[in-house]
Amino acid sequence: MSLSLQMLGTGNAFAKNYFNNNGLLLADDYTLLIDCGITAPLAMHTIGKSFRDVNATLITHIHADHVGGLEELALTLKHVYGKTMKLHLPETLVEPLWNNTLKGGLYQKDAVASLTDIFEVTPMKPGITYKLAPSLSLEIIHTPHIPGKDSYSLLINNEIFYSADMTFQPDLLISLVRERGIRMILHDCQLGGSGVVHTTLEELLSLPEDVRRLIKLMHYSDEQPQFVWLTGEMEFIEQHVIYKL
Ligand SMILES: O=c1ccn([C@@H]2O[C@@H]3COP(=O)(O)O[C@H]3[C@H]2O)c(=O)[nH]1
Ligand SMILES: [Zn+2]
Ligand SMILES: [Zn+2]
Repeated sequence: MSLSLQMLGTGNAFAKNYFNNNGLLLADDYTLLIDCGITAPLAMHTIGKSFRDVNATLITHIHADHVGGLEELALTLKHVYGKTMKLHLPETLVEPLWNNTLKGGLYQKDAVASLTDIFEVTPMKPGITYKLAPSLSLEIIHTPHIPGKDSYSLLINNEIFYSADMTFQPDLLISLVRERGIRMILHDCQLGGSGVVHTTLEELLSLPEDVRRLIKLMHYSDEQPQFVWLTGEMEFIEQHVIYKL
């Protein structure tokens, strides 16, 4: 069994030197796209891949750096290749993703009037393990981000935590490591300022050593090069590099 991660981008919502924090999870011959932001179509083109190479897409929450590329993805697949993308998403996001984000671009009278008319939708619930492929299972965990906006982190194969955008949740991270035996944490990281809607580097550095050493940093700003030596045991993951998980 082989599990790898290739980030299409590792930047935050406003980064210009990095694409949006979206990832390709490669489980043997199965590919899951985790989030599809504004820059995802260009990032796929840059690494020489097509959305046709993706078996399914999963959405963590509704911000443009995580869903802004879905209109192009759906229209290209449908009108150029005659295909439909499988879309896995938390059940609470199905209605707002259509009504608040995609309807404007994708609605077509008598043809496309809902998310299920243009995607093959699987609504997900927290606490349930979904088998997406022989070597890939996923659980979603509701994690705080913006008041009133649902956001969900991921537990991959019951051993890797992939954070959505989230505020600092030390108790969750510690219990994932010490009680659930998680062996890797991929975490969003705000490099400066206070963590109003994201987790800051300073907060992650305050975690105990046994948790810190499992953390890889993503969703960072263009200031990242100035912070390379300031992250302790935690390393930045880089976009487009394929990491064996
Ligand atoms: O109360 C708020 C709401 C939003 N924002 C910014 O908007 C961005 C939206 O995408 P993001 O979730 O990756 O990051 C968010 C932040 O950079 C913020 O700083 N404070
Ligand atoms: Zn984001
Ligand atoms: Zn966000």
